[in-house]
Formats: sequence, structure tokens, C-alpha cells
Amino acid sequence: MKSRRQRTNDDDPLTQAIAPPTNESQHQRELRMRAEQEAQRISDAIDDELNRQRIADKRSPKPIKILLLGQSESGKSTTLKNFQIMHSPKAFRAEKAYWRGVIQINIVQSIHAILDLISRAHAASHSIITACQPSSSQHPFSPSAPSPPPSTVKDYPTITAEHLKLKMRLAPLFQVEAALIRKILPPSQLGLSDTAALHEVCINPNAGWKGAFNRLLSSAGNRESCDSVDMIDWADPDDPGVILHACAEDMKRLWMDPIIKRLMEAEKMRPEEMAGFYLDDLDRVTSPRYVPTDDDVLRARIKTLGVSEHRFVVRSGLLGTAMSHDWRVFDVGGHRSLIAAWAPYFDDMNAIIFLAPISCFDQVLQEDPSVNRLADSFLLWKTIVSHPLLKKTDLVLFLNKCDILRSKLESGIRLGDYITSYGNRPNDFESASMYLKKKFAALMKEHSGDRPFYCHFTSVTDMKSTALILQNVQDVIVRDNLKRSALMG
Ligand SMILES: Nc1nc2c(ncn2[C@@H]2O[C@H](COP(=O)(O)OP(=O)(O)OP(=O)(O)O)[C@@H](O)[C@H]2O)c(=O)[nH]1
Ligand SMILES: [Mg+2]
Repeated sequence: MKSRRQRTNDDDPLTQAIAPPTNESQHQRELRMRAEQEAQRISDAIDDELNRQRIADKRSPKPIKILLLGQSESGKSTTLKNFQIMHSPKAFRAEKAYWRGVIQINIVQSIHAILDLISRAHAASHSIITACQPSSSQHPFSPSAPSPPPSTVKDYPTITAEHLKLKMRLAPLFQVEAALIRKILPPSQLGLSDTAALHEVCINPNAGWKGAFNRLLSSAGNRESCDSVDMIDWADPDDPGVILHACAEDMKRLWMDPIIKRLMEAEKMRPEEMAGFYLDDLDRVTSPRYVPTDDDVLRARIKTLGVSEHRFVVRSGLLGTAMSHDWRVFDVGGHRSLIAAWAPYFDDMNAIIFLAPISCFDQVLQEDPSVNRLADSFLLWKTIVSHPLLKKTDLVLFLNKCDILRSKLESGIRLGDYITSYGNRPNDFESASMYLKKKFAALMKEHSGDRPFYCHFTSVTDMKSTALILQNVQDVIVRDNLKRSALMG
């Protein structure tokens, strides 16, 4: 009778599966033994390498960790792009084909927003005409003639047949939009958000979107190249750039049209202040062999859904020595529904760069139109400065989108109309920005005590000025990190 142990081994399907065949010849046995030895050698080498890495990780100094925080569209991912340009420019430029796709979506979405406005204006004027038209049985001047249109109907400039023809000629762009979104989004995200994505494209950085895009790039391209632009098949008739190029003149006509400009003014729609704006560069960005510049990539808009970690080697010239540090920069999504995902990252961060877009004083949150964007930034900042897990973390505040703030104030939009405490102070950039800086500083003092207030006025789409600011921020963080290690050591 078999023992219990023997029975288990003999019946075990794994043992059976890897057991040599019963009718194995001598030659086959030798081959199998050699293959097994080779597999064992490779496995041992991998174990050795992992051990070496584990020991090296223990010996090397701890990486410096930075978390980028702020509401949606505050400029977190754009700040990350600036880090990439400074510390891994080759990798940044290698992704240009993906950004070309994002920029093409951004262009189409700007046009889409203008065409939607035309439809609304046309429908509104149509409803006025219908409301004013007498019914066939009524005399136009009879006392019971319909009343004038309600005052709630907007006084839009007249949309002409020419505008409607333009709208029809631009219809192919919607197919391009859908095709581009399918190209950019990984299949796992498409099913979930197909309709939502058509309004705003989101990306989960952990969902392998660049891989998905890569698969769709021309197979005729040179895959060995490190620059993804080399993988674009410029002769591909299905490339979305072909339709964009074909529609370029009509897009320009739409954007330059004086009636449409008046319509946008009436609706307080200012596309040039919206994320992902390229309509002033249509000739260039729709040209047949368009490759985005670094500036174009900084202006591209795609919403972040998850959390992504990016590694850099940062050299700092502190204390006259050239030091290198391993940096980890974490980019998160700022949409309200994603804020709960921030806290697990608070522990163990050296610094937080908090972005407050101060130009947004006259805007509301997309996810909750009852909340003013600037008020939301104040609230988030208060939460961060008073968070118990962040007591020892360097907090660096970027008062961002200063370029937009300046142009808004210059165009006559008054800060005091939205922030009543600003009162009748001068409506210029210097006064407004200093006032807002003081408000953020006061919140920090009130909720976090005497703690260094590192604050910068930024326009992170401006590569040059951002490089100088980030250099300064890096030095401060490295210095504080050294101080902390000295205290602990
Ligand atoms: N003009 C201007 N545009 C900016 C500035 N900072 C960011 N942007 C643009 O604003 C848009 C949103 O920036 P992102 O960096 O994607 O914002 P985010 O904070 O990562 O947003 P989420 O991923 O939704 O949390 C992009 O199109 C940027 O190019 C700025 O200082 N000036
Ligand atoms: Mg982002």
C-alpha cells in the first residue's frame, strides 16, 4: 500500500507535468539536463542581481520625494513636464508623437466648443423667430399676437447660412476626434468613459496609454528609434493630421470670423485662456508634417486620472559641490473625486509643490459649478498646511497661471467683483498678485504656525522662467533634506 506522502507526490499534477517522459532516450535526457542546467544558471544570475540591487538600495541615500498637488487644471502635469525637460530631455522628446495626438484632440475640441456655441445661437434665434411668427389664422397686428420673446433668450449676433455651411464642412473633425480618443486611450479606459471622453480626455498614467498609442503608430516606422516622431507614417492617408490639414482653412475662417468673435464675447467665452489652445497657430499645427515644439507640449491638455511616479537624477551645485540626488516626482489627478487618493502619499514626502492657479478667480469648478476655483484652492491649501502628516514636509506654493491673470486684469475683468474683500484696490497684476500671496501666507500662518513660506509666482507653460524657479526649489529642498539628515544622524 502507498504511504500518504507517496500518494500525494505521485498524484500531484505539477509533479506529473514536469516529470521526464517515461520513454525518454539517453540523448533526449542529456538535452533535457543541459536545458535545466541553463535555466538554473539564468535563475541564479537573476537572484544575484536582485540581491545586489537590494544591497545597493540600502547603501545609497534615500531618494528625495516630491508630490505635486492642486485642483484640476492647476498645472501639476505641466510642472512635471518641466522637470522632464530639465532632467530627462531625451525621454521627454521621445514622446512627441503622443503629444501630437493630444494636441490634435485639443484643437478639435476648441473648434467643437465654438460649433456648439453656433448651434445654441442658431437655435436661440430660431426660437425667437418662431415665437414672433404669427399663426396662420392670426393677423400680425391683432391684439392677441404672440408676445415678444422672453428676456431670458440671449441677444446673440445673427448666425448666417454661411456659418451653417462652415459648420457642415467641419463635420469630419468629429470623426477625427473620436478616432484620436480611441488611439490615445487604452482599451480598458475606453469602455468606461467613451462618451465622457468626448468632452474631456482623461488619462490614467498607469494604464499604459503610451503603449496603446505606440501599437497604433505606423508599423512602417523605425521602431528602433528612440524618437516616437520617427514612427509616424507621414504617408498614411488615415492619419488624423490629413483631415486636420484639409479643414485648416475652414477652422481659420471660423476662428477669425467677426460675428463668431462677437458671439464668444457675448457668452464670455475666451478660448485663448482655455487649456490646450492652439487656434492662433492653426497654419503651423495643421501643417502636413507637424511635429510639436517643447512649448506646444507644455500647452497640451490631458487630464490625469491616477498617480504616476517619475524618476530623475537631479544635480545641484549647493555648497560649491556638484551633488547628484535620486528624485521621485509624483503627479496626481486633481479632480475632486480623486483627492482621496492623495493622503496615502503624504507620509514620507520631502516636499509638496502646491499649485494654485490664481487666474481662476472668475471661474467655477467643472465638477461642481457652485464652487469658485480660487476659493477651492484656498480651501485645499488650508487642508494641506494643517495636515498632521505634513508637519515636517517642505511646502512650496506656486501661484500659477500668472500670464493669464495679467491678461485678464488688463482686459478689464475686476478681481474685486469676485473677491469682495479686495474691494477697490487697483486692478493691476502687481497689486492683485501680492494681495493673493498675502492671503495664502496668512492661511499658512494661522493653520501651521511659524513655518517657512516658500512661494513663487509662476507661469509653468513658460519653460525658461520655470527652469529658474525649479532650480531654486530644488536647492531649497536638497538643503532642507541635508539639514534633516544631519539632525537625524
Ligand atoms: N497659460 C497658462 N497655461 C497653463 C499654465 N499652467 C498650466 N497651464 C495649462 O493648463 C492646462 C492644465 O494643466 P495641467 O498641468 O494638465 O493641469 P493638472 O493640474 O495636471 O490637471 P489634472 O490632471 O486634471 O489634475 C494645460 O493645458 C496647461 O498647458 C500657466 O501657467 N499658464
Ligand atoms: Mg495632470
